[in-house]
Amino acid sequence: MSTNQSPSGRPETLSGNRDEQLRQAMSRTGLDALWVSRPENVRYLSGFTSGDDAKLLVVAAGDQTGATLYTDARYTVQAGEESRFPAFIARSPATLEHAASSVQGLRVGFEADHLTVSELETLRAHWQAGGTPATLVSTQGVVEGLRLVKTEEEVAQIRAAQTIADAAFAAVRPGIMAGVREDSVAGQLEAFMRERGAGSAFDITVASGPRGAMPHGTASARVIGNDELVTIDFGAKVNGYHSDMTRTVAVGNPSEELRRLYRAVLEAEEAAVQAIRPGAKCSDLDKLARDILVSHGLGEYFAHSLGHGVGLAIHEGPGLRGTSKDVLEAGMVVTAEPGVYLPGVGGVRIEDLILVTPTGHEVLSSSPKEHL
Ligand SMILES: CSCC[C@H](N)C(=O)N1CCC[C@H]1C(=O)O
Repeated sequence: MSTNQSPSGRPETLSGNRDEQLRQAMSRTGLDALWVSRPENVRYLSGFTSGDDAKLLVVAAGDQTGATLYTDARYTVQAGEESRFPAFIARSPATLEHAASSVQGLRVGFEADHLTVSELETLRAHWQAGGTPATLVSTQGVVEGLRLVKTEEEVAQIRAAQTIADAAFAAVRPGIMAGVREDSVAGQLEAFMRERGAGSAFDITVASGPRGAMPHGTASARVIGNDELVTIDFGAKVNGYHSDMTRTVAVGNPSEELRRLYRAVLEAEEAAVQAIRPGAKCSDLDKLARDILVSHGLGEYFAHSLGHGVGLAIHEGPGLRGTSKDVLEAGMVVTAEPGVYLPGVGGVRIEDLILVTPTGHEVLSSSPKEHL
């Protein structure tokens, strides 16, 4: 085990806007320290890009304030290059033994949604056994709350990802026709994005014909037929930041029933996008889109929420759903993606990626929508 020295020019201790916001969030939650185990949160706070194999201990009170990245020897060089904080290179339980001295007597938060029961038991065994035990506090959303509003740099990454996704769609759309396999379409989109330095944000949905009734219809070997709708949901990933967009396209001349579904979803989607602005309640936005689909007799087929925030995770806050308490703020990046799914018939989803601006919104996705 070893400790990386922080390269000169990079702060070893908590400083700067993001760190100050974290300090305030921890203080509001009554925490002296936070054990960060969600990969995206480790990355967000430290800059280390392999958060799956790392933890971060942030100490904001007591005489040892600062942060330490814990990762193993596979990442010694990478941690030195990427992390804003010094890295302690070891594996558990040596990492926990090292951290134990920093957390004595402190109230230490752990991320309840990103720690297994056995990991919690291990924390207890190492930090609560000695003479000055730490108090372990279950937390939710401490760092996620900071990630809701994006910085200009984060928006630039998401924008870059969406630009690549739009270019991919433009390149691949002419080849979406009867006789082509769904997984061929997905493969072409992915290859295009990789060629431009981006990853695929998630398993690409290409759902044709009756498979359109599956909201997460990952591309299959099915051959696209004539007079079908095809739903394509995909995104690019640039420096950890995602984009997300769905288009439903017509191959040949789909039936009037399918066209009616399409027009209803388009109406709901456009209305929701237009209503996106700072101060808008996410639950109201969901209701706006849902009410339109209800008015077309399609409410029961809208099987999910209107949308979600997008950033280092493909699904993050704010949640655009009926039960959400979230209110939009400038700097949030969200999706609006109503859809209807009729088993045995097919489905339609249309999704844009939207930046909330101080005066309203900017639609980041620019791929054209069909008018059926
Ligand atoms: C597995 S990532 C899915 C991305 C997609 N755009 C999306 O967020 N959804 C598709 C169906 C509804 C919504 C979801 O909640 O997953």
